[in-house]
This record gives sequence, C-alpha cells and structure tokens, in this order.
Amino acid sequence: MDVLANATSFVSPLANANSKIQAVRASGFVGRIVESLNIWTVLLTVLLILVTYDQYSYQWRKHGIVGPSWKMPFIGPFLESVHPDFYKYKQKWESGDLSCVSVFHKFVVIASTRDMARKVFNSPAFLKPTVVDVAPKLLRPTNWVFLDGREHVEYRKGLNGLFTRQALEVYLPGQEDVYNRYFKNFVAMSKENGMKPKPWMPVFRELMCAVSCRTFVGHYMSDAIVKRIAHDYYLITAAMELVNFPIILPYTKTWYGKKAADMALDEFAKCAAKCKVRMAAGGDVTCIMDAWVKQMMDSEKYRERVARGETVDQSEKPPQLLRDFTDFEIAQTVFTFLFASQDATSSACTWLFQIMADRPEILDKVREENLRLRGGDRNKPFDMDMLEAMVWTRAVVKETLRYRPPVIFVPYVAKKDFPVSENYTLPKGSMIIPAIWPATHDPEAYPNPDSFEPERWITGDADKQVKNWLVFGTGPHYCLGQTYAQLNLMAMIGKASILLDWVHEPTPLSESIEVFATIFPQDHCKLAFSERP
Ligand code: HEM
Repeated sequence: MDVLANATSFVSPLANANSKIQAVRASGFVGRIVESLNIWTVLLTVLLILVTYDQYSYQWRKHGIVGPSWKMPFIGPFLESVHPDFYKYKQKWESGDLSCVSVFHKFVVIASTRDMARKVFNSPAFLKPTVVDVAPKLLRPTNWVFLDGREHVEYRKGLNGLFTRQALEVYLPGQEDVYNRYFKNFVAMSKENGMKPKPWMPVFRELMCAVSCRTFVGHYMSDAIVKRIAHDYYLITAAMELVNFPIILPYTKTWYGKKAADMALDEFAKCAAKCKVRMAAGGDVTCIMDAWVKQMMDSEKYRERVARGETVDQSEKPPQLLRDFTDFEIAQTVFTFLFASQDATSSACTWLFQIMADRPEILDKVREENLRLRGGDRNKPFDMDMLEAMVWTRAVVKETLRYRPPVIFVPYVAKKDFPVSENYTLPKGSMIIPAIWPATHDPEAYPNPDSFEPERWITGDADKQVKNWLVFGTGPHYCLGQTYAQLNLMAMIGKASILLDWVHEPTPLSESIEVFATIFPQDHCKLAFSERP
C-alpha cells in the first residue's frame, strides 16, 4: 500500500528537502541555534572571533616581555601614537629592557638598554630600517632609503664622496651666507616685536631648511621656494605618525603631507635639471648636487675613454664610478637628505639656543673661543680649520646632542624571526625601536646625566663612551650627515655668539619635552635677539 502510494503520488524533491530542514530546525540544540541566527548574531560572532584572534596574536607575540596585559581591540593605543607623549615613552624605557605595544596590526617592541639598542642597529641580517607607514608614499617606494643589504651598501658608497672633509669645506661659504642673512632677520623681527620674547622654534625650522637647501642645491632654488618648502615641511612632519590610515584620504594630514612632499620633489628635480646644464658648462662645485652631478660626469668621461681603448692611469679613475641619475632620481635622493635633516637639526638648533641663553657663562666661553680663532675680527668667515680647532664650541654641541638627542627612536622591522635575547624572539614582520635617550642618559657612561656639562667632552671622558653615543645611530645605516650636522651646528652657534645677544624667557614648559618627530621645548623656546655691540 505504502509502496503504491509512493509510486502513484508525485512528491516534489524541493518540498521534500524543505520539510526535512523543518524537521531538523524543529529539533535539537543545533536546530535552536540555527533558528535564532540572523545577520546581527552572525556579525557579532565574527567580531568576537576577530577580537579573540587580535588579542591572542598580541599575547602570543608579546609573551615574556613587558607590555599592557591586554590590547584595546584592534586599534591599541592608536590615539597615544597620534599624540606622542615623551614622558609615556620614558615610562616605557624604564619599564624593562624590552617592552611592547600593538597599534592596529603593528606589533612594536621597544629596545631600551644601550646594548639592546646596539644589537638592533647592528643586525642587518634580521632587521631593516622602516620609516613610518606613510614614508614610502611621500618619498616614493623606489627611494634609495628603502634599499636593503648589498644594494643599500652600494648606493650609499656613491653618496659618501658628498660628505668628505674636502666636500664639506666647499659648502661652508653658502652656509655662512644664510646665517648672515637670517641673523640680521632675527634682530629685525625682535625689534618689530618690541623685543618681547616669542616662540622661536618655527623660525629655527625655517633657518635650518634654508641652510640645508643652500648646502644641498646651492643657488638653483630661489629664497621664495626655500621659504615655501620650510613652511610646508610642517605638513610632512605632521603626516609622519607611527601608524597611519592605509589610504590617503583627501584633506587628511597624510594628504597635505603628500602634496608638500610632491612640491618639494618637483622643485628639487628642477634644480637637478639646472645643475646638469651648469656643470656641463664647466661650473664649479658649490653644493652637494653639484658635487654629485660632477661625479656622474667624471664617471661618464672615464667610461668613454676606456671604451675608446685609451689606457687611463688609475690616478685618473674617479674614486667611485657612478651611473647617470635622472633629474627625478637626484631629486628623490636630495629630498631624503632634507627629510633626514630637517626635524633633527631644527631640534638641535632650538635646544642649543635655549641652553646657551640659560647658561651665559658657557656661552661666554664659546664666544671667547670664536673671537680668538678669528683673530678678533668677528666678521671673518668660518673655514674648516677654524671649525676643527674649536674645543668649547664642539663640547657644547656634543653635550646638547647628548642631553637632548633629537631623534629618540628609529623604527626597524624584522625580515625574519629575530632572537633579541635568550628569552625573546621577535616574530617576523614586527617592528622594533631602539631607544636612544636611555643610552645618552646612562649614569655609568655620563655621570650626572641630567645635567648639562660640556666639560665632560673637554676632559675626553665622554668621547670614550663610544658605545653610548647612539645620537646618530650605528651600523650600516648610521647617519650619513653626522659630521656635516655637527660642524654646521658649531658654525651656527659660534657665529651667533659673536654677532648676537639673545634673551630667553623661561616658562614652566621650557624644560618639558614635546615630541614632533624629534624633540622640542614645549613652549617652543621664547627668545628675543639683538645685535651685539
Ligand atoms: C642633529 C642632526 C641629526 C641627527 C641627530 C641625525 C640622526 C640620525 C639617525 C639616528 C639616523 C638613523 C641611523 C641608523 O639607523 O643607524 C640617521 C640616518 C640618516 N641621516 Fe641623519 N641625523 C641628523 C642630521 C642629518 C643630516 C644633516 C643629514 C643629511 C645631510 C642626514 C642624513 C641621514 C641619512 C641619509 C640617513 C639614512 C642613512 C642610511 O639609511 O643609510 N642626517 N640620522
């Protein structure tokens, strides 16, 4: 009967399936869950899984080192990274040799001790420098600073010739010229302001940009463009947060930063085109761009002679054979010099003027030395021999850089798992940031580290602490401009000491530190300048 019924009645397979589902839905625990499913519960479940994964991944990468016991879901301390607080960083350095945070998807370890920091700087097989997220967009991904290993070493070799003693000497008159102009402006601006001290940090930033541009591209760039780059450079620094939103959205900080960077690149490319024409016509070297283009031209001439079958004496072979670089490639590289120097030198310059104003007895020694080395003629231009003979001025610059190291951290990223210590291995892809401040404030290397004592550089004690001198990094990426930067700061403060008087209006924030890529006094250093009688 049943068989017959089944055979004679038509039952739709779909209907059949539906009724089976109904049957499953209606019965059992799973059925009840499936029945209660809706879009919100699905979303909530996915969210819970992601939060758990985010938390688990943080705990797994952190295991064994100091750091918050849990991570704010997904974003972590993102807001803190947007508004960096020096004193929170300091707490981190003091919390342990290795400590960590996780912002968005980035896991970041901070290496606080001198030896840990040195290990980071000196482990190129495991680590490479990584500038903040937005940097490849500003500098362009093809920029040399993103090269690694052999390629980086080779490229850098081609730039070394631009920073030798002989090369640096050639750039000095340009720097002297900028200081003469700006110091006159300092006096005029203070007079206009009724000699009332006002924050001078923005003016110092412009001064440093002008000195850099003159050193890098000589007279190929007009003063108006230098001012514009100095002004817009704020937007570049402001865009440089540790972690940014991955896409550049219009009217955001990164958008303004990119526009400013594009403008600077464009201007440097125009300079390169002018430089090539001038150098081809036999122009003399007055700036870094000239020196570089001349090396390219000398290399080309050498290659042509060899190709013609001439026997060229080794002494005529350029020290470094360079290929030709396009205007845009030259612009990209010169832009990295500005990028590396602008914030750091502005920070050092601001602290230097503030510290000297607050310690007139030390400034007097700098002044005495600078007058003496000029044979009493304060208008005598500086030269390399004079700068190298400065003992006090050098000590003051060195101590400023130790006491207030402009760059407090340099982010590196792990190319593969990196055994930082016996107990901790940094997982591939994570960031590690060697801290510089603890090394320059180590009481064993520099007794009384929170006191400004240039004498330690005169006795030679501080110079012996080579391992702690991490102000310019160390290892394969150590600062290319370190000699230039220090000589330039010496030339500046030495010249200022004999031409200018300046008063500092201390405020409760003068000794507090603000982090704006590098470090500055929180009140931005309130000064007024007058001409020295
Ligand atoms: C007081 C001023 C300066 C300070 C404190 C400073 C500090 C630093 C530090 C800490 C690094 C990273 C080093 C590392 O990873 O081991 C660096 C790299 C660099 N600096 Fe400086 N710097 C200063 C001025 C300059 C100037 C004036 C220039 C250019 C003319 C310059 C060009 C560079 C370049 C090109 C790099 C990257 C080198 C590479 O990756 O091979 N810096 N600097």
